[in-house]
Amino acid sequence: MYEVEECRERVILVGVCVDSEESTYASVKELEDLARTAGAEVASSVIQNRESVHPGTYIGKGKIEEIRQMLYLLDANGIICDDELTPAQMNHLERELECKVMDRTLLILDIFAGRARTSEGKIQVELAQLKYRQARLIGLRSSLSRLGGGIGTRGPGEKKLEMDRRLISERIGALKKELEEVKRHRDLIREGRQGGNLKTAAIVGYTNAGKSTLLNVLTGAGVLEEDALFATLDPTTRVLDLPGGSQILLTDTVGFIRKLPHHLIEAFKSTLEEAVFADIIVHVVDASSSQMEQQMQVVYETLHQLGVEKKPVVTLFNKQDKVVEKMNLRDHNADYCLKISAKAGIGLQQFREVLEKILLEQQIYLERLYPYNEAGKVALIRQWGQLLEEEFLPEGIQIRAYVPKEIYGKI
Ligand SMILES: Nc1nc2c(ncn2[C@@H]2O[C@H](COP(=O)(O)OP(=O)(O)OP(=O)(O)O)[C@@H](O)[C@H]2O)c(=O)[nH]1
Ligand SMILES: [Mg+2]
Repeated sequence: MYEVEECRERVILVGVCVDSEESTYASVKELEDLARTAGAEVASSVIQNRESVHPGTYIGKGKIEEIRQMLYLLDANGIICDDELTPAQMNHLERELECKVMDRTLLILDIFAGRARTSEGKIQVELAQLKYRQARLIGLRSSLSRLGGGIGTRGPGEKKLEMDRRLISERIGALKKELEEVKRHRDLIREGRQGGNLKTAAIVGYTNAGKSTLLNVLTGAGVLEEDALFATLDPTTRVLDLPGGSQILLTDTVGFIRKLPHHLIEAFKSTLEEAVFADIIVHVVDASSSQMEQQMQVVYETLHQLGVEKKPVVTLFNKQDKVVEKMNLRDHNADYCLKISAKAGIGLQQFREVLEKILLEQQIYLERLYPYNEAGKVALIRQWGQLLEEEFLPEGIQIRAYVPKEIYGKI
C-alpha cells in the first residue's frame, strides 16, 4: 500500500508572499522546522512577492529558472513549497524543474505518519495520506487528458492509474469503517468518563507550546515532550488533583499549526474532538515566540472550525522563564489568563486554583436539610457533587454542598 516516500533529501524551500512579509517569513521559517523534523536537509529558501499564487506553477517563470540554477549550484534534489499545491502546480513544477516537488501538506502528513502510535492515529494518518494522493491522481489524469489523448495517456500507464484509483478508494472505504469502530469505542470511553462525576479540561495550543510538558509536570503522565513539531499525536488523559480536594480530567491533545491541511482536520476529527467534548479549554501559548499573536489566532480559528464554542477558556502564557521583554499578554477570548512556566514550575498552583474556581462556577451552592427518608438524595450529592459539610440531626441530614447544574433538578 501507499506510503510517503522517505524524506531524506536536500531541499530548497519556496514560499509566496501575497500580503504580509513578516508572516510569510515566519511561515517559511516554520516550514524549515517541519522539513528538519521530517529528516530533510534545507539548502536554502526562496520567497517570491506576487499579487497572488500563480495558478499553474505556484511561482512565476523567472523564479522557476532561478530555482533550477540553485538546485544545480547547491546540489539540492527537491523543493518544498509552503502552501498545498494543486495537482496541476505540482505536475508543472516537477516537469519544469525535474526534481522532487513536495508541499507543506505532504511534509506534515509525513511527520504525522512517523509519529502515530495508536491504531487510531495510524488509521487517521493513512486516511489523510490517501485522500491527498487520491486528489493528485485525479489531477494527473486530467492533466494527461488535457494533452488531448495520444502518447502517454493510454496503455499500461493509464491502466495503472485507474487501478491505483480503485485500490485507493477501496482502502479509504475500509479505513473509514475502521475509524468509525474506533470512534464508537472512544465515544463509549467518553460517556464512561461523563458517567463518572469528573469534568474534563482539554489542553490545546500551537505545536511546541508546551502542552505535554504541562500535563507531565501536573500529573506525571510521562508523555513525550520534545523541541520538535507535532511531538504529540494521540491524546492522553490524566486525573489532576485540585487544591480544594476535587479533581478534574486533563487531556493533552495534538498541536495546531497554520495552514493545517484540511485532510488532516477531517481525518483527525475524532482526536481533535477531545476539545469539543471538554468542559473547559486550557489554551497553552508559547509567550517566548515572536509569532505568539498569530499562533493564538490560528488556535482560535482551528477551534472554531472544529465547532468549539462557548466554553470557559483559560489561557496560559507559558515559557515565562524565557520571556525577556515585557510583552502585552492579553487574550480577549479567554475568561482567565495566567503567566506560567511549565518547565520552571511557575504559576501552576494558580492554574489549579483557577480550574477549581471554574468548576465551582459551573455548580450550584446548596444548603439544605434532608429528612432521613430522602437520604438517597444526599447519596446522589455525595456521588456527583462536592459535599462540604454533613451533619446528622434528629430531624434529618443537614448538608452544605456544591452540585452540578445537571443533577440539581433531581435533588
Ligand atoms: N523554556 C521553557 N521551555 C519549555 C517550557 N514548557 C515547555 N518547554 C519546552 O518546549 C518544547 C515543547 O514542549 P512540549 O511539551 O513537547 O510541547 P507540545 O505543546 O506538547 O508540542 P506538540 O506535542 O509538538 O504539539 C520542549 O522542548 C519543552 O521542554 C517552559 O515553561 N519554559
Ligand atoms: Mg505534545
